[in-house]
Amino acid sequence: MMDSNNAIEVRNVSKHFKVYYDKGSQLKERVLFRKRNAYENRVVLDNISFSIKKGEAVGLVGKNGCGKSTTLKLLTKIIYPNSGTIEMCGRVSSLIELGAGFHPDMSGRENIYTNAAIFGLTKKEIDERLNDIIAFSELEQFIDNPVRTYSSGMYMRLAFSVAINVNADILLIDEILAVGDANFQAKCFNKLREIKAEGTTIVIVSHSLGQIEQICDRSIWIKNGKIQMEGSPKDVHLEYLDYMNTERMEMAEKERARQEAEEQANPEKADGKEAAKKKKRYGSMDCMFTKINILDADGNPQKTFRTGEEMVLDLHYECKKKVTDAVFGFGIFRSDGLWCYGTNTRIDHKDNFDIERDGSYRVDLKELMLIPAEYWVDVTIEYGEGNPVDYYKEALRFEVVSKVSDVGVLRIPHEWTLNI
Ligand SMILES: Nc1ncnc2c1ncn2[C@@H]1O[C@H](COP(=O)(O)OP(=O)(O)OP(=O)(O)O)[C@@H](O)[C@H]1O
Repeated sequence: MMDSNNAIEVRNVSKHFKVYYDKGSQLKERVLFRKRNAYENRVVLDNISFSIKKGEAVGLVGKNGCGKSTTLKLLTKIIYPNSGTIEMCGRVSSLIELGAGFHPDMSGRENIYTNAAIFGLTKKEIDERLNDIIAFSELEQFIDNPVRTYSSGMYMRLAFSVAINVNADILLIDEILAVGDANFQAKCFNKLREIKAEGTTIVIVSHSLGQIEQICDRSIWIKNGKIQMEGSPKDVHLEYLDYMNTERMEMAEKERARQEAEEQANPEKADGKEAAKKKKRYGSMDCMFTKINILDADGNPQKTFRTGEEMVLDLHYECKKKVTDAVFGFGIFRSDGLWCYGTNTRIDHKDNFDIERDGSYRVDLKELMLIPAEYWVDVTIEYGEGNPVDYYKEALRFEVVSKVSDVGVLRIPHEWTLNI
């Protein structure tokens, strides 16, 4: 039994698709490469459950291919789950596949009739709304032309106008607001707010988190076929962005490692790049960095930090020739080149020292108060008054993420006192 406050109840729904490998087009290929007839059973939704209250607006977020559109298609009953149940209460209108119900040879006007009829409107009801639909679409001049002559933006206008004028109780929208020009987008946006205020339940799939934040009461983040998190859009989106940032960093790291391996395997090809790299590293090289790392507070290599977390630079070097009056240093630069911080052992009044053998130094940044961005670290060994021994520019990279959306360079600890 459905809870009478709910418009949608999704219980233990799983959906998988058979994905066939390339079968080959010729009989010979099919016989020779039998294995190609094999398929993979791709689990897209893995036993998910959620409910949406009447009048609630919910956004579905997640990375490409995570199953957002599949969820909407299940709600529209274009496809069915392999297991689990979906219950909906009320008339459903959807904007899922742009103008999926349109016939290309029929005029805009004729398509309004057939499309609205699919949504369950009678001819009389459509007659009453026709003018509103046409007016909203701003397609008066073209309404009697076949829709195959429409641009994709015009198609979208017509589809949107029909979908929002059928008095649905539940409106399902897939990434539709991304289409159309800025003015029409703004108009659709306002219309959605109006529809929401009238009590329509709305489910939106969008990569535009800002749009979801403006319209929705709740976001559901789908990851690896499961609901990873649901809650207020801002909270969910910060966690989601955090995860996407970390994943992006890891992928960039992997790519760098792959490039390095390729350069080692093809030294000639790497020569040009090596020359470019050398420019980033200069000095007498009497003493050289060998192993350099960024660690977290537990001593594990880490590339992503939250504002205020502890970050450790762990720098090892080998000594080829004695360096007298040595100075160790580091600088932190934002990826757009802004110098955020720099210091060295001299500025910090450490006693003078010489380097005579291999060694290491660590810099423990107890509270990294940088605000979210990508950063580079220069690490340096110098002697005397700034003579480079191994000046290693952009030697390390890290990213800062945060749940707070303050702006600038640093988070300056502060407190508010309001006397109001
Ligand atoms: N009919 C189908 N047959 C086989 N696989 C499918 C089918 N429909 C979807 N899939 C697969 O299911 C997964 C989820 O697709 P879906 O379109 O729901 O993702 P999405 O979250 O909407 O992604 P995007 O953000 O890119 O729009 C994808 O891996 C897709 O390839």
